[in-house]
Amino acid sequence: MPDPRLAREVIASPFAIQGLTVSYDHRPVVHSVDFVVPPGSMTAIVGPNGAGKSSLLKAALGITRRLTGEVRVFGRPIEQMSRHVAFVPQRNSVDWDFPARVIDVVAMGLFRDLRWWQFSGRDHRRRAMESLGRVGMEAFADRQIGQLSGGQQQRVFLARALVQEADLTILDEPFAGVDAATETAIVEVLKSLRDEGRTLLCVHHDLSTVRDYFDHVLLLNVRRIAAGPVAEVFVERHLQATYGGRLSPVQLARLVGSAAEVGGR
Ligand SMILES: Nc1ncnc2c1ncn2[C@@H]1O[C@H](COP(=O)(O)OP(=O)(O)OP(=O)(O)O)[C@@H](O)[C@H]1O
Repeated sequence: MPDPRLAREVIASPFAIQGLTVSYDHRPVVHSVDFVVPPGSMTAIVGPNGAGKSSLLKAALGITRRLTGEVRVFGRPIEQMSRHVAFVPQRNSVDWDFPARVIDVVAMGLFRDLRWWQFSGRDHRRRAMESLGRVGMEAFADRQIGQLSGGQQQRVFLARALVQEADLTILDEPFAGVDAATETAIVEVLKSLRDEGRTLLCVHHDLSTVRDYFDHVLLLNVRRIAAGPVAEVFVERHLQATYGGRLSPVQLARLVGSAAEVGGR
């Protein structure tokens, strides 16, 4: 049962952190961050290099234990909810020499489902092929994963997340190193998941696409600078605070256009 003391907003949220601090050698790289991801949103975590974005994700996913604070998935500790969470890692963090066929990599997503033993091998293959179809990669099902291009590998990892049918999918820089066509294809898949009511949380680097791709954003630079709807938060003063005043007036004009600054937190 969810803890009755938790705020309703946290219980309803697919992903909420409270007072999250991550430290290496007693140095906080994420400091006391509160953040609630709205259900059915496509939310970006944005900040400069070294801002703590990956550390926040690693702490949230239990990959590092150097944290204090709370991480909740629908109000419960994430360890109890891992079946509801899919993760697409950064492509360069994966050993692509690992000998595995594309179809097997995708089907591995099913083994996080506690009921995997109820499916036959044929069910696994059918579900994995459906997911590969959604990312346009069914023709590559029997290829070795290491023989694919970077963009194709990224699509396969997205298919592996899709097969889990998770309520929350967390992606670490899904557009890094992919071409424009692949980026568009991935965005379309992510938006279709959002339209099905699922929640997407992405570490994202390209400030120029935040407004087009995302509806909510966390601006992070060790501390939370601002979080909320993109239209409210992705504004000049918060961007300057996040990037330490390093964005030029021309860059800012391109990013926020003529949109009026309407506050944010
Ligand atoms: N294992 C580690 N040990 C010590 N320091 C670390 C470790 N991992 C990350 N750091 C430090 O923590 C800080 C935040 O790193 P992190 O990778 O979380 O930032 P990021 O926002 O994801 O950066 P980028 O945009 O460059 O990927 C950096 O100063 C980094 O050097």
